[in-house]
Amino acid sequence: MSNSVGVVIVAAGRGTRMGTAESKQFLLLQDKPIVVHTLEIFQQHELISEIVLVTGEEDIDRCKEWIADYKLDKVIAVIAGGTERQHSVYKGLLQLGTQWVMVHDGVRPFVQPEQIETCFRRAEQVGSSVLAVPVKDTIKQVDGAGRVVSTPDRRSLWAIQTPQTFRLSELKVAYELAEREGYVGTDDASLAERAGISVSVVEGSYSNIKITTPEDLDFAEYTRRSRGDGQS
Ligand SMILES: Nc1ccn([C@@H]2O[C@H](COP(=O)(O)OP(=O)(O)OP(=O)(O)O)[C@@H](O)[C@H]2O)c(=O)n1
Ligand SMILES: C[C@](O)(CO)[C@H](O)COP(=O)(O)O
Repeated sequence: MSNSVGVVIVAAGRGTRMGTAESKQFLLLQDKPIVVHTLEIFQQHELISEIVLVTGEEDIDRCKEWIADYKLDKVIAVIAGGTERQHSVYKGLLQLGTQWVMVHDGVRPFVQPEQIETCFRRAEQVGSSVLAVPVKDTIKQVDGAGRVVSTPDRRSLWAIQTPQTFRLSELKVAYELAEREGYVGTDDASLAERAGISVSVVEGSYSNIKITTPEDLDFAEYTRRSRGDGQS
């Protein structure tokens, strides 16, 4: 238990922005489902002791088959998710018995082992951390009529990724607070922030994309091939 690290991989989304008949987390990247690529990265990481996979109820059986086929023996549970990402994460948290938790999107198959390590080490020092990259574009806040409201200073803007690392007990409290207050956030850190937890960013890489829209698949194929690890 001491400093043990569990991972919740969320893969229960519908992938509406991708628009494919098959959910994007199960699309093949070099003959292997995207979510399996993601699981393998954590399976092979020495810091990680337990993995929970959260997926669609109807996808549990095939996920269990892949877990057996690809020998992903750190996966302790495959469970059904909820309506929003947040609900899926919370269900996953309830399965873990570790001191720390990293929450990661099943559709981010390019996170690097060193980034997982750095993210965890920072959390160990300061309590919680998220991978992120400085934004490259100028960001504008725009109102419902399409008018620019403001241009925030780019130097303070980061695009937030996963994994996001927390003490498991603290993240559960943050999730329970959000549930009581009816707050739905798009990442785990936003719930932690509301619960008064200070979150640090750790600079990751622009290649740790979340596969979201069709053009991301081209980038994913290219990245997978150029890393020369297509055979694994
Ligand atoms: N109810 C949900 C919604 C999302 N996710 C997961 O959260 C991650 C990030 O979400 P996103 O990219 O938004 O995935 P989808 O919700 O599937 O996509 P979309 O919003 O386009 O429908 C994905 O791995 C997705 O499977 C989940 O486990 N449960
Ligand atoms: C958690 C996340 O991947 C951080 O960038 C992102 O917020 C998920 O958002 P989505 O709306 O579910 O894509």
